[in-house]
Amino acid sequence: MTDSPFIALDFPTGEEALRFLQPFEGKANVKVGMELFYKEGPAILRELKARGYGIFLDLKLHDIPNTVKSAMKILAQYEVELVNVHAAGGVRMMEAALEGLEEGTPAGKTRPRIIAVTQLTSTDEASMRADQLIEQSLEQSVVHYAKKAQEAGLDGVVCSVLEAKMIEEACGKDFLKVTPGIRMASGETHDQKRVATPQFARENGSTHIVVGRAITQAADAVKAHAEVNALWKGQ
Ligand SMILES: O=C(O)c1cc(=O)[nH]c(=O)n1[C@@H]1O[C@H](COP(=O)(O)O)[C@@H](O)[C@H]1O
Repeated sequence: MTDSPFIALDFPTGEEALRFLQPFEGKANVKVGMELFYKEGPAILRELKARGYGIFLDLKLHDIPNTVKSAMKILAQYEVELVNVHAAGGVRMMEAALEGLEEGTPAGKTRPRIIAVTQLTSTDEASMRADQLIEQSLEQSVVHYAKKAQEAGLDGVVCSVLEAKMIEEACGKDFLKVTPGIRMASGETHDQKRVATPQFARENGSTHIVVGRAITQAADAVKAHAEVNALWKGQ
């Protein structure tokens, strides 16, 4: 898979996000998360679409099936490429999310793809055990969630690069493995625990990468994006 990285637009306002994006001239994939969406609402999605960006709407839904279904029905109207839920919400919740998305997608339009967050990349095995009382290994937990997401009919998962190969073995090549926690070899890890470089992501079965601070906080974001993209695509 050679889609260019999703740049995580973790900015407090739409104005800042659009200013940051100006030099990209519509030629990038972006991720809109809670911060930007809660501030600007659907207007920011319309603006980004109009400028030509591919959008991953990352709101990580996690609630009872009925609520998630109704919310997904609304999100489907925004015609983004990708949306997500938390796999911890369970198979029935994930099925309901998919139903909502299918019902809400306007006639003649393509349904956004839907993926489930397995274990957040800010979680390591020790914190998973302490916080969630899971006795299996972190890899077992991630692969388990991936199988549940597949059982529910979802298109893939969010995981770290470190588990992408195992998920490929369990769920197949076409099942999406969208991997955040991407850092350049010398980069700071910040609050992330399971990190990897773009080239490792390419070699280890990721289908898409999500990159925030390594690009958004770089002195030259366009150059940083080009470097990440080249390593990701093996150029
Ligand atoms: O669903 C996500 O996008 C996500 C899942 C996950 O497990 N870890 C994770 O970091 N993310 C998102 O990916 C982005 C990573 O940002 P950076 O750490 O700055 O590259 C953030 O916007 C997170 O919200």
